[in-house]
Amino acid sequence: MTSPIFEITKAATFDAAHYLPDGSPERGYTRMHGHSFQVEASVRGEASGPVGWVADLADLDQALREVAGELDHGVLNEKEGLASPTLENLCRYFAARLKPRFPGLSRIVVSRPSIGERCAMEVG
Ligand SMILES: Nc1nc2c(c(=O)[nH]1)N=C([C@H](O)[C@H](O)COP(=O)(O)OP(=O)(O)OP(=O)(O)O)CN2
Ligand SMILES: [Zn+2]
Repeated sequence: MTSPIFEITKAATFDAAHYLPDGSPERGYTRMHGHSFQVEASVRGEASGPVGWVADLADLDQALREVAGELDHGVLNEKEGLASPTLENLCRYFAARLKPRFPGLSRIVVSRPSIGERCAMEVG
């Protein structure tokens, strides 16, 4: 039997302000405002090594918290690559920072649970 492929996921949260400079002024997108965010990072692979895991979730947790911590209680627009801080671009931001550390990174999900919004990005 071929070795099964697993997908492990870790979540973190952060709160930040943003505005969408090219968004709809009528909908308030161009005004500075804030959200609470959740980010989930998933890593796919075989369970291997003496312990039998894809990767240590503690390592994924530490890396995810580091990146989320850079954004927490800040203005997203000030970060490189987030001049237009949509959920989509936040997914790209996390993927770019985590892929070098976790080659098996398979998915990033960034959501705003309080308003029922979620964006998933499949990482190649
Ligand atoms: N595809 C996307 N569409 C929108 C995004 C996005 O990231 N990707 N982002 C926004 C704005 O950030 C907007 O502030 C999102 O919040 P919204 O849906 O407007 O809800 P509110 O925070 O304003 O809360 P309400 O109670 O609904 O007013 C828009 N679109
Ligand atoms: Zn917003």
